[in-house]
Amino acid sequence: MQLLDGKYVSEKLKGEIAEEAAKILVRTGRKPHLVAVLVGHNGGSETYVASKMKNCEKVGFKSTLVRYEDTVSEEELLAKVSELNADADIDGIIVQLPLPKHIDPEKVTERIDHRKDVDGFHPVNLGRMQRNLPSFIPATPYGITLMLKEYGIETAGKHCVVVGRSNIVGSPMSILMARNTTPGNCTVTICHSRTPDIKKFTLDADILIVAIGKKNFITADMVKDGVVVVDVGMNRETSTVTKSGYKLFGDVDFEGVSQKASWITPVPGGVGLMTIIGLLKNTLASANKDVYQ
Ligand SMILES: Nc1nc(=O)c2c([nH]1)NC[C@@H]1CN(c3ccc(C(=O)N[C@@H](CCC(=O)O)C(=O)O)cc3)C=[N+]21
Repeated sequence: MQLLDGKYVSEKLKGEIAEEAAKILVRTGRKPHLVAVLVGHNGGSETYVASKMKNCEKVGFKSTLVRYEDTVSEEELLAKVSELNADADIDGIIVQLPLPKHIDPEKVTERIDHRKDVDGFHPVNLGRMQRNLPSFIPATPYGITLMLKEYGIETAGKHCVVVGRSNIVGSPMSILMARNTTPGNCTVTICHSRTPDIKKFTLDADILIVAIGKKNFITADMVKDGVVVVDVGMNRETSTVTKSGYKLFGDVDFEGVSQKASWITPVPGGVGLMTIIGLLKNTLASANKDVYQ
């Protein structure tokens, strides 16, 4: 088994991103600028946003955090997004999900100008991605493709099984793996909560991408020898041992599955770190006007 090492790849790509950001600063006199909007207090979201902000600073981007209490109205939040859309000094906008129940995430996602939608969640970006046109690619799937590319993982002609059909991971990931791109050109199967016998499909996977949100969902008996495993799971359990007060688990039983896999991502230290890279690359592309205009 060889590790798909998110720490190694993300540090390397951050170096490249920092060089590009420095060029933009010389050419335009300004840094790429990401604005993150965070609503409410949710331990997970707060740490992830903090990590995004910290990494922006590391690569020479400007970052701004806009915070609201979870009592903020949908109207006020939408008005803020419109204001950020109109601000010429802002290249990228993300509104951290999940949002409180009284706010419709679809409305917020569609309000973000698709030219600043560095999460790649806007229908315009999803549609353009599916048609292989320039677009912002959702950060986690984008990060996974960068990781596969970095390690030279062959994908053309392979059977890729995606477990999970969420808007932010499973669904866009399946599109990317089926596209005529590198990585891509896979035969893709999507499994989800209504798939009767998931094992039947996972056993045939050459590449297995798991984003279902259940600890130890994939066990060694469900995969074949030589499989490439990408674990998108982020399952938190409180822990008294770690200094953060929690421990992170993926969706894959790493101990067992790594015995059979040719390549596998660890959690933490895998896909999560690559998600940040996807976001930084999209923000850079926006500042560079690589995707739109
Ligand atoms: N609009 C929006 N965009 C997102 O991109 C978005 C979101 N909402 N909501 C929540 C998810 C989750 N997410 C992660 C980001 C970084 C790590 C990350 O850095 N993980 C590290 C450290 C994890 C830790 O120790 O807690 C790792 O896996 O090694 C994980 C998960 C972005 N998300």
